[in-house]
Amino acid sequence: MSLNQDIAQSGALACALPSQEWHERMADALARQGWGVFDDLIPLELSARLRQEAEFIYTEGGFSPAHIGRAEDRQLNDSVRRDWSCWLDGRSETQQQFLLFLENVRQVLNRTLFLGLQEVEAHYAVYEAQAYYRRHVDNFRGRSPRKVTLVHYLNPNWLPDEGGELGLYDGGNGGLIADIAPEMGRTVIFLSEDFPHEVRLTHRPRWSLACWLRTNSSPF
Ligand SMILES: O=C(O)CCC(=O)C(=O)O
Ligand SMILES: [Fe+2]
Repeated sequence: MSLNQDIAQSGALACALPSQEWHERMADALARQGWGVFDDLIPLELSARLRQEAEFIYTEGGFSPAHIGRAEDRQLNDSVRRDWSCWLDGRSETQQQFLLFLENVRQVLNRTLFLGLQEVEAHYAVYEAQAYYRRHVDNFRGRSPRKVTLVHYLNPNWLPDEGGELGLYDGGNGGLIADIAPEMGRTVIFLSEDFPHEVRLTHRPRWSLACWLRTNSSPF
């Protein structure tokens, strides 16, 4: 991504980015089991600024109801998902730092796992109380170039009775693999096509960043 290359060259980053060691632990988890959860991959200060920015943009009306499906057959469907989102475009230094983090992850995964990832995309998401996202796979009817999903959570002191967990399932036998609470600073990563997942009903507003590392867009 040329945007990230520009940022890297400008040296304008105030916040330390995760070390090479962390990137490799992530690649290792993906190679061994296809998914992983990391609690201190991203500096808390950056997570706090992301949360602050997300709330600000939301208050200003910058979020839209999330869509399902490909561009040509998008539908808003309350019975499947109820979250609001806003794509990152690098408009602030906070976003630039996060996009640079994703770019580093992209490069490490290409080097270590040869995934051929060419692009990153990320959006803020908020699930208001009583929202959820039913079980799904992150591809659009098998035509998606999304290969790796990364979710970063922005909710301090999440309590067990507040719901909102990410339920991760085995794509083969359908069994539950993990229930992951959306705790501040936590990062989940998994191979997009291999793990059906859902966001369980949340009882408290649930803030996050949902991101995908993709191969090139395919016309087929
Ligand atoms: O927020 C999460 O835990 C997962 C979100 C998700 O599955 C998606 O946006 O596709
Ligand atoms: Fe998803």
